[in-house]
Amino acid sequence: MSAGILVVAAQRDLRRNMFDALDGAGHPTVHTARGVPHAELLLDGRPPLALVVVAFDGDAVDAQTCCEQLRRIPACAEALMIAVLADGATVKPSQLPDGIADWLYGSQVALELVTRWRRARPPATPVQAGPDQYRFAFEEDASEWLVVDPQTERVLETSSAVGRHSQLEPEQLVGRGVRELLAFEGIAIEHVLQQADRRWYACQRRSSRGADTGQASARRIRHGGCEAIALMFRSDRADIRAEAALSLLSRMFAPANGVDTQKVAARLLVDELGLDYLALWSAQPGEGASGPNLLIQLWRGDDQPWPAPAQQGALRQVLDGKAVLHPADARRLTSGDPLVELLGVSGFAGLPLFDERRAVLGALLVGSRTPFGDMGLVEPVLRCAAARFAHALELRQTREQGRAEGLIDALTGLPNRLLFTDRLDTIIREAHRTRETFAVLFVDLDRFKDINDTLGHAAGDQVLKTVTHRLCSSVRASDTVARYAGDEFVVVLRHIIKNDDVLRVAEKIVQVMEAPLKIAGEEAPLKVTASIGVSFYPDDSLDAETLLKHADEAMYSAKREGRNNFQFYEISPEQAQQHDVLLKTRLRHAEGNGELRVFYQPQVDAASEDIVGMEALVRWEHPELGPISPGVFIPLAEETGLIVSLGAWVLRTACRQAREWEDKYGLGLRLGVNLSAVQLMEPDLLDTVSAALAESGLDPRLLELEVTESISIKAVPNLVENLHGLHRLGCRIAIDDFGTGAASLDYLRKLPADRIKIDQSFVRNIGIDPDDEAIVRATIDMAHRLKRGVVAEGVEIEQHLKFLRANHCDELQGYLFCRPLPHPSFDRLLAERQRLLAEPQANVA
Ligand SMILES: Nc1nc2c(ncn2[C@@H]2O[C@@H]3COP(=O)(O)O[C@H]4[C@@H](O)[C@H](n5cnc6c(=O)[nH]c(N)nc65)O[C@@H]4COP(=O)(O)O[C@H]3[C@H]2O)c(=O)[nH]1
Repeated sequence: MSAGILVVAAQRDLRRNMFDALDGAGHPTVHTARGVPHAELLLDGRPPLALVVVAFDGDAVDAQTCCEQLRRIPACAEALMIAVLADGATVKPSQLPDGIADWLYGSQVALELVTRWRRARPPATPVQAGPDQYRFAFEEDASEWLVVDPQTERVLETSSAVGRHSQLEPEQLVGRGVRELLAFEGIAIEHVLQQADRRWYACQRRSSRGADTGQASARRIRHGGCEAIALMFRSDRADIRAEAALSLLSRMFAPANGVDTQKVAARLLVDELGLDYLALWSAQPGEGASGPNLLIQLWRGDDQPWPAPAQQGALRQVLDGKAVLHPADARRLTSGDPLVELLGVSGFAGLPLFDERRAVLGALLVGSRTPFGDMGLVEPVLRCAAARFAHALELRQTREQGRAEGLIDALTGLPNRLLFTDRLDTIIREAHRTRETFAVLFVDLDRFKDINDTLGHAAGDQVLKTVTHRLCSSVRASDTVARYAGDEFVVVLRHIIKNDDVLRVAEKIVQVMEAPLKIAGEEAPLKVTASIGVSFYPDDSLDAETLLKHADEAMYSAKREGRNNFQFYEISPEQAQQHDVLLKTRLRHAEGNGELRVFYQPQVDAASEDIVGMEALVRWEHPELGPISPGVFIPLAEETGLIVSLGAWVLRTACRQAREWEDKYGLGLRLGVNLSAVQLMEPDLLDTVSAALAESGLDPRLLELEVTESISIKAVPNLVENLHGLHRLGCRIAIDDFGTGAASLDYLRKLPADRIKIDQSFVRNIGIDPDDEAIVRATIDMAHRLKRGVVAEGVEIEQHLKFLRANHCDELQGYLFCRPLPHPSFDRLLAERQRLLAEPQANVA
């Protein structure tokens, strides 16, 4: 039986991360709430929770108030509480309210939350278990636990980690006074034991090896049927190392940014692990030499006449592929290796650097005058570091080879045109297989020739190097940057979900380029700008050559637009016509070939965020062209009249699936289906809709037909009659894309609509354009006056949500909640909701 967990965070992304971390750890019952009132609703009548993870994004007073309010919810009263400091939080860790068992930063959630929870939760077994089982539970944990009798202050039990650190057997620790082992700072030990409030207090752990500073916290437990106190000690050393290890690894693995990253990584390793010696060897001889090549050597000590590599036994062993690990006493264990002798180190390790095929590329040797601390931590860090050095070494060797073969640009170190074209072909093959969308950016420096002519080639080279650095730091590690020619660069942005993603990167590149650039020997800084052209795979072309050609054309149109900007490729009217003719022919067969699908996007109640409906959105997956956007093929279907049969197919499919969900979940979800103007002109529209309803058995009141606002009453003569007819069938009507057409209040009055959907172009500008905000506000207000419901489309970020909620919008739809999903995924979403609702029973069971 497991008690539930509550996650509270106002920021959706953070809430999602917290949920994913705990859910991923296999906990079946994780509730998520935006704030205390939401938590109250969720937890009403639920049994006590095991854990509350609460994110703070304000000051100390906010945190205190939030904690107090949470504790007033019966299910949270006794729960273990962990704080997450969100971006923007001004509360400091030391100001956190009482009763917080542990805390971490928002950025640590994915990696650390579950570990912290496991570490902070009281050991479950000891409550009723006998001492032996108690010890067993402790054996599994690397943390240092002491169970103490609060009356005598004597140790009853310890975890094996305490024994390891104090170099005493756990049996030898039992019966000792706790003051012999722990010395608190600034608080009397009797207070700590009395309060047992799970707070962390500064403390020293004493052992025969001296004192180790850290923190300890106390909590009440039962031991052998009696009340006892469990004290947990966290060594600063271990703690700093754990924290440092994480940040160290993330910094070591950060993308290259022009500096000698190997050296930086090596120094980080030395500093953060407290090492005295580090050497990085390449197995390949250096120029004109034989034997391994020393790439980096760091030593905290006087310069030495270093022994030759051939004499270093440990190095030879590592280059033969064998790891050497001596946490302590290395001089004895390496049987007189001259290097270890010379260094006089106690902890020593050597790790081979392997390539993907397990061939040895080099060696990493490290040493420390004191024994290595917690090997459970040091060893994985060293192994990760070795993997990182191996990767860099492999890259370096490939580059050297590439340079020798003329594939790498010597000035910038980027792939040159030849290598890039080869890579682009590989990317296209992969994208075809995985149906990925990617973008090609052609980046051309504006007036670079002037710089070369006036300031000379050395200045020009410096500009190109800086531009390389700026480009590389504007994209992700998985993207590709190459030097195409002189002042032309190409960038491939992988895994694009929407064009906006590319837009942001292109904007960023334009901006970073503008930053003033200092040239050695020149007084005034230079301003270098770039013009960028963008083409997309597969929309603009399926082959590398054409994609580059289109990006290049778009780059020229950016130059024409006055430089220092970017343009997306747009096909010419003639090409567009040819393209459309081809697509129209293919579209004719799409339905028959089973290439159409219906996706569903949830619509949620703005207050509760619970699902209230879904919009059916058609998708066309062409076997060769890949996914084609409805924005492209719906207009073609309308032009050709194919929309009539396509629309009827969507209607039938969606009604059938909605009915299935209704039977399975009984949620009364509304189904929105788009009707195009062409369908509205069809004399037998009502028959088509009635047939879809009759065939599926869907309650007509659950079907809402979405009619775009841009349809004019004049252009669709029987529009109003048709809509009335649909109403008579029992269906509802929504006006889609509201605000984009020429609708007037009068128009709206004439249409028998039940709901208005605010177009996403307005929603997107919330927080950006006050005029659009005013339109959104007025639309909601007007709709409510006319007694119509309002749905906002394209809700993407928390700010949109806040604004729409504050302005009383009824329902919301957008990526913030969910992208359109295929039938099986939507089904899983509903099943998950069902499971969460059924939880009270599960908790009680
Ligand atoms: N940027 C952004 N976009 C969001 C967000 N949330 C939803 N969307 C997208 O916005 C569109 C909403 O549908 P629509 O306005 O009816 O606009 C639809 C609709 O006019 C038309 N369409 C789609 N399916 C059908 C259909 O079965 N019949 C007809 N006649 N038209 C359809 O194609 C249009 C485009 O459809 P989709 O590409 O599926 O695009 C969908 C949806 O994927 C968000 O947070 N951010």
